[in-house]
Amino acid sequence: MRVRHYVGGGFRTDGAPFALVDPVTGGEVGTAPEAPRALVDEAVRSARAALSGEWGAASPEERSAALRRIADGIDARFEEFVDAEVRDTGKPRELAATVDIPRAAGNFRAYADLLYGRPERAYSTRVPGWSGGAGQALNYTVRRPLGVVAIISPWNLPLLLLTWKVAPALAAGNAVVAKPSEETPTTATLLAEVIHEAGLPAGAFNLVHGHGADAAGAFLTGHPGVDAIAFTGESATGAAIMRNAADHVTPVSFELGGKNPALVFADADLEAAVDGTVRSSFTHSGQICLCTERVYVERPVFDEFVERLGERARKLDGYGPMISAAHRDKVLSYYRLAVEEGATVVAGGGVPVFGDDRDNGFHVEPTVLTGLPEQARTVREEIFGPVCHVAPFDTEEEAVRLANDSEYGLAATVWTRDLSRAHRVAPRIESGIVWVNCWNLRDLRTPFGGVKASGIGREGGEYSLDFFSEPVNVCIQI
Ligand SMILES: NC(=O)c1ccc[n+]([C@@H]2O[C@H](COP(=O)([O-])OP(=O)(O)OC[C@H]3O[C@@H](n4cnc5c(N)ncnc54)[C@H](O)[C@@H]3O)[C@@H](O)[C@H]2O)c1
Ligand SMILES: O=C/C=C/C=C(\O)C(=O)O
Repeated sequence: MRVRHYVGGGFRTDGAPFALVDPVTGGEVGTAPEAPRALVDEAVRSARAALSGEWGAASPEERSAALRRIADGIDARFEEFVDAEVRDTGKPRELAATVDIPRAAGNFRAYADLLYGRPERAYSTRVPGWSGGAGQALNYTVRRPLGVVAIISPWNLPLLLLTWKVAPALAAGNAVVAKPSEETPTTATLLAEVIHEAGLPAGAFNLVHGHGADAAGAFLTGHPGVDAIAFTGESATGAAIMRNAADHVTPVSFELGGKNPALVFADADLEAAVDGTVRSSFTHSGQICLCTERVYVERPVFDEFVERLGERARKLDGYGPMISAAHRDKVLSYYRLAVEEGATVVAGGGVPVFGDDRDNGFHVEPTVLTGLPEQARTVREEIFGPVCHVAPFDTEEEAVRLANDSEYGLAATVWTRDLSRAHRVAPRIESGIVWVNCWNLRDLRTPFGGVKASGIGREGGEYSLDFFSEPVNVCIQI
């Protein structure tokens, strides 16, 4: 599988190759080309040209049909996409086959459908005091695409998160220049092949590979020809992108980092809360932005919850590695820091020994910690690995205060059988998403995104279509 750029309808390999590493074994599995500035500039110009050509003239029906062809193309090459995603990320095959790749096709179908259900508003206007009925008018709103949209995506759910932005951007009639993570470029290349085969006009979708700072990512987000930026990644990266785009006042949509809390009340179904927290803390080895890293448990059930969660963490197997040696080292540095800060390690805290080639990979043990103060760095900073810290609380007020005591606010889970409590507590949690007695149960029409350092704006349904288009109000005097 050759990783290639896709610019102006053609596949390219401009730029120096950089190595791709299999996170499971640590072995080199290929290379990808590092897009030079000139290629990023060519991609932006190709996108601009597409807007004044066939793609800019396409009707919503034609755009919707194109999105459906892309979804069908992903389905047709399903196994190839799964193989590529597993090779790039090291995630369990079952996860790529049931989440990442089906959701990618689903993202395109969701926005193909949403294009039709999109009402536009009109107002019959009568402004008093205008002579001879001159104050009578019809006001209606239409939406125009933003233009050339830069999309920058992360390595944890590479195809899911890339297509979660590409689908609505194309649905709204924009032309796209996408830059996937340098860690996981392969499924993005396959997507470009599918889009090419689906017959989208040249320049409607462009793909450039490479690194972020001082490289393809920065060339793109600082480009004067870019009309909007949709980014998913670390909060610090979001700040760097904002600085880089500030001179052009480029609108941004940011899905950033998190330090997500779980609240477990004493009346909860404890087994369900343990099961749910095993999923929410250890799925994809904690490398999902929605993962739980802080767990607060009402004191009467605290000891039992900690014992059960620790036992489940110790028994976990078949989990994948961290995406890279650098990320593995970052997570292990937090395991050491936790002990230095006084944590009790209930489970994990180190590196597993498999006795096979995985020992050359980037695995870390699923880890459960307790005993730290709320001000500990381990409790405040995003780790983005298979680790959570569990602490007790005594009252509902205290639980909400603990959950909200973070610079982040992306997602939270609440475990309780008391529905009145669920409806009281959930809206008070400072995050964009609150799951009650479940985790990561997704309806693509709902608003998705974070508050505070976790993001700017929302994705999903109308929210994405609103970001990727400009409303124009037309007032016709009658
Ligand atoms: N909120 C969400 O929906 C969500 C989803 C997934 C991941 N994340 C967050 O993403 C992070 C993990 O992903 P990551 O390590 O790929 O994030 P990252 O910020 O390191 O990189 C994300 C993307 O940005 C690019 N990039 C990096 N520096 C850049 C710069 N200066 N200018 C332009 N582009 C730049 C990278 O090449 C990559 O494509 C975690 O913090 C996680 O919480 C958030
Ligand atoms: O790692 C973050 C996961 C984000 C998931 C979504 O954006 C989604 O489910 O739409």
